[in-house]
Amino acid sequence: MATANKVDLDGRPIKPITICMIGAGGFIGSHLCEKLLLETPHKILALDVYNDKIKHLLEPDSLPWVDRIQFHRLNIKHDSRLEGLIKMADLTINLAAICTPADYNTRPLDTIYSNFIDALPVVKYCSENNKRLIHFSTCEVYGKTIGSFLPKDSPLREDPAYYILKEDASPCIFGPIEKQRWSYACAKQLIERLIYAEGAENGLEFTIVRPFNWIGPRMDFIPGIDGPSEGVPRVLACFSNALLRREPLKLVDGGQSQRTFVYIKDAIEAVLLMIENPARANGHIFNVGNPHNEVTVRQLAEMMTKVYSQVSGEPAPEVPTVDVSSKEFYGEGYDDSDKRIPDMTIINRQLGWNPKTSLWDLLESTLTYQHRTYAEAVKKAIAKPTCS
Ligand SMILES: NC(=O)c1ccc[n+]([C@@H]2O[C@H](COP(=O)([O-])OP(=O)(O)OC[C@H]3O[C@@H](n4cnc5c(N)ncnc54)[C@H](O)[C@@H]3O)[C@@H](O)[C@H]2O)c1
Ligand SMILES: O=c1ccn([C@@H]2O[C@H](COP(=O)(O)OP(=O)(O)O[C@H]3OC[C@@H](O)[C@H](O)[C@H]3O)[C@@H](O)[C@H]2O)c(=O)[nH]1
Repeated sequence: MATANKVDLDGRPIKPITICMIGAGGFIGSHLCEKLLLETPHKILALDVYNDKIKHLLEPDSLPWVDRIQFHRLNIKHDSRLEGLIKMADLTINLAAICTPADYNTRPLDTIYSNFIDALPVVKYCSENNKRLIHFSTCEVYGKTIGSFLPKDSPLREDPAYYILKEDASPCIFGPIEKQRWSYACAKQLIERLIYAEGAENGLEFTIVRPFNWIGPRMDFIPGIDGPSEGVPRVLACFSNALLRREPLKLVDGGQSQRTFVYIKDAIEAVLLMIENPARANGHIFNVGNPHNEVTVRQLAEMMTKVYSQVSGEPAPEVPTVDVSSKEFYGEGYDDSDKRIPDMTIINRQLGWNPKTSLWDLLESTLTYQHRTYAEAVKKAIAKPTCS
């Protein structure tokens, strides 16, 4: 429930505001809506093409927050209601994007349009109407680390200066144009630059968020259950799908890439601090991740296999993983970020935020959710005879 007399980080009372949340029906949006409705007095204009992940917040009409959330089914590519909704709100949060790597090299045009062109009117309407904007970018804007270009045995690879990713210092290093994987990162980088320029030239009040692999319940879909059978979601859902079906987890190019994973509920705390502390968040770009939760993709597969076995009570499969080439898995033009450790100096200094949840604990709660939500449906789908 909304807490009365809540104050911001500087001791000032927090006034209830109206938030226009674009992409509210997605993974991050659904958690942000939940947090805002359960713990704050703010109102939400929730915009998306889909609302399955927030249905529990919209129905029935008897829910205590019924007058604090309004869902508008619309596609921001072509809907004249967008400007009016931004004008009705104090703050716009833009989460809408194509953001699954399987699309970047196979649907590069849709990826570029979604992450750059479709975001342009949102930035323009915020700037013209003096509305604050929190825009979701990505850790992918850093691309590859400087260290990845050093010889394999170089001692400099151990030096954090060559791999820690800092908002105000690290370069953005992408591969060649034919590696279309980078279409997403490049589009996100250009929209960041445009927002920054709107701030510098026209006084737009903005905050840019760079999520570092946020994971948790409701992320993406399980192919053939609540998404297309041939669809390729992000790694958490790919590995969950394999575990549910008792199939080997596929390791792309040996699973050597490294990632840091942060629990969605920790990350949402950071977003709430940005919403409620505009004076500390405006004009900043924030890394939001957990530098302590680093693993290779292979280690992630091993850990998820152990945790899932514990959660489901089923023994781990005899062949837990299988190697697959990136060309086979993603197709032509795939490339990868080698390592992603966020520097936390700016978010610590401005908002005092730190992630709390270990990788094991976040996998335990997430895989408990996956098992509860999908195990029966997957069993039924496997048992169904396939048409010849
Ligand atoms: N989850 C992460 O770890 C992560 C990492 C880096 C960046 N991000 C960024 O955060 C944002 C949200 O990510 P997510 O993980 O919640 O993804 P998601 O795909 O679950 O959510 C995106 C939502 O936007 C909606 N959307 C897309 N295009 C739209 C349009 N034209 N009109 C209306 N709605 C539209 C989709 O229907 C979807 O519900 C994205 O911008 C993504 O690039 C996420
Ligand atoms: O089944 C799989 C799926 C993925 N992988 C690997 O696992 C790693 C992580 O893959 P994800 O699908 O989660 O996506 P990435 O971490 O590469 O990018 C993501 O991070 C930042 C966000 O902007 C996006 O949500 C997405 O681009 C990659 O190295 C990928 O090749 C596998 O080895 N097997």
